[in-house]
Amino acid sequence: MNSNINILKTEILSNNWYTLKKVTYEYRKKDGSTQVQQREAYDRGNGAAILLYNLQQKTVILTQQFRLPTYINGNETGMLIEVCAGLLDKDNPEDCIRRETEEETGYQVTEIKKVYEAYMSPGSVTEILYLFIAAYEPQMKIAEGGGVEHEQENIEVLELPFEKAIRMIETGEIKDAKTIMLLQYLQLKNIL
Ligand SMILES: Nc1nc2c(ncn2[C@@H]2O[C@H](COP(=O)(O)OP(=O)(O)O[C@H]3O[C@H](CO)[C@@H](O)[C@H](O)[C@@H]3O)[C@@H](O)[C@H]2O)c(=O)[nH]1
Ligand SMILES: [Mg+2]
Repeated sequence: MNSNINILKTEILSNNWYTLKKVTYEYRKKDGSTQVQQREAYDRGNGAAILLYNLQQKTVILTQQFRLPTYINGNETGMLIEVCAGLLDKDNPEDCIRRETEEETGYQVTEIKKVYEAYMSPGSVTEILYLFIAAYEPQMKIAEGGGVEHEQENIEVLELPFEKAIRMIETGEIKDAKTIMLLQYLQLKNIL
């Protein structure tokens, strides 16, 4: 709770796939005076993401898929390279990311480690993202991956040398924030 904020009204502007809210609230400034503010917030729940890495091969598993919002904002093909990720639904973050890892990459990982929690776009999107890493071995691949058919997911699984993935951040071939954060985490902690 924040005693300087008093929510006055919450309107639903759109409630189609996810929810867009308009919130009116009183904001008490440092000098004690108050002002009424309005802000919109897009609520699509929370999410989890994971970077799979292999210590012997020095490789990582990434995914590639069409992302409409990037397509309408300057990404010519709309294709985006990302770590495996998904929305939480009713799961806790760890169960969610295990399920997503299997669905999207086909790997069944054993130990996973949570490294960060991050608001990815705090001025407009409510989502908090739980970020994980996990070691993978070739024998952990139990399915094709690619995502869930009825959700119309068409996900390509990429296995890349870690050094190449790091270079792809520099060249702009990797432009997704959660992916950059997790690749740099491995680098920062000298894991690969
Ligand atoms: N029909 C329809 N389907 C949608 C819509 N929006 C999303 N979907 C579908 O809902 C599913 C969500 O898939 P997940 O794997 O659970 O989520 P994600 O989109 O990969 O989300 C991950 O990445 C996001 C972008 O970085 C993150 O914001 C999110 O937290 C998560 O990490 C996908 O099949 C997607 O196509 C929509 O407006 N209409
Ligand atoms: Mg996903």
